[in-house]
Amino acid sequence: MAIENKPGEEFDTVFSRNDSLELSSHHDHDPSHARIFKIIVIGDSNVGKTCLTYRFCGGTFLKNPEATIGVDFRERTVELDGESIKLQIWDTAGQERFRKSMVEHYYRSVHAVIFVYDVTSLSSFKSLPEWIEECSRHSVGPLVPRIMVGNKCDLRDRREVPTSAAQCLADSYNFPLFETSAKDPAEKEHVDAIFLTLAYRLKSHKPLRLKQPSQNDVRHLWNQREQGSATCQC
Ligand SMILES: Nc1nc2c(ncn2[C@@H]2O[C@H](COP(=O)(O)OP(=O)(O)OP(=O)(O)O)[C@@H](O)[C@H]2O)c(=O)[nH]1
Ligand SMILES: [Mg+2]
Repeated sequence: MAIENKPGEEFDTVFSRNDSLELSSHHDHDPSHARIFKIIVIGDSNVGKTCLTYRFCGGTFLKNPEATIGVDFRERTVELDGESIKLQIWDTAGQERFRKSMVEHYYRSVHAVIFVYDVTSLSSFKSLPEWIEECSRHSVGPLVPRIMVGNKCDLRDRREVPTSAAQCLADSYNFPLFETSAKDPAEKEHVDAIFLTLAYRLKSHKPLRLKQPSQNDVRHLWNQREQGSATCQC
């Protein structure tokens, strides 16, 4: 389900227009305690943003995706060093007409950015500097991790973007480069690695939502409150 989302509702819901995405239980480890990070996936239309995010969150290749309108949300909770981290992934629209009203929302409070191009489309690769520029224009700070991903590596005979050129561009921005395929099942773990690389980088960052306080924390806060009211002279 694609949406022109209602501000405020956006953080608690998983939407998917083309599919009936259900997150399998092994992806969820006590989500109530998970820190949440917002990751946006950006790039030209048709490069495979929806398929990549679906592969990571749903575990399979999404057949016959439709062009994303506005944004589709997906999420997956991962366990890193014993901590649950919820990755909230914004699968953005590549087509200008489907994204223009949403651009401000994409970049607001973003924790990490994935720039995707299609290795069989030189034009999608040449668009990357524009996407990177758009991101910077929206005040995304230099400390927000960014990754470049070349998708559709399974189409070996149709490759138009050599790895060397992609590596050169990635180096010029100091971004890590991944080449992968959302379609090839053998690449499933590699797709995971893209998102997990970001998750590890984000782990040391500020969370969007803090952990629920424990009973001890609550008792402590309550005692402080009681003491405060006992000494209050007003
Ligand atoms: N061969 C191959 N095809 C892919 C791969 N990933 C996506 N596709 C195909 O590429 C087309 C576009 O995929 P999407 O995921 O919808 O592309 P998108 O970037 O989300 O496009 P917008 O929503 O319009 O921005 C579809 O026909 C997919 O089946 C891949 O890794 N390999
Ligand atoms: Mg899409």
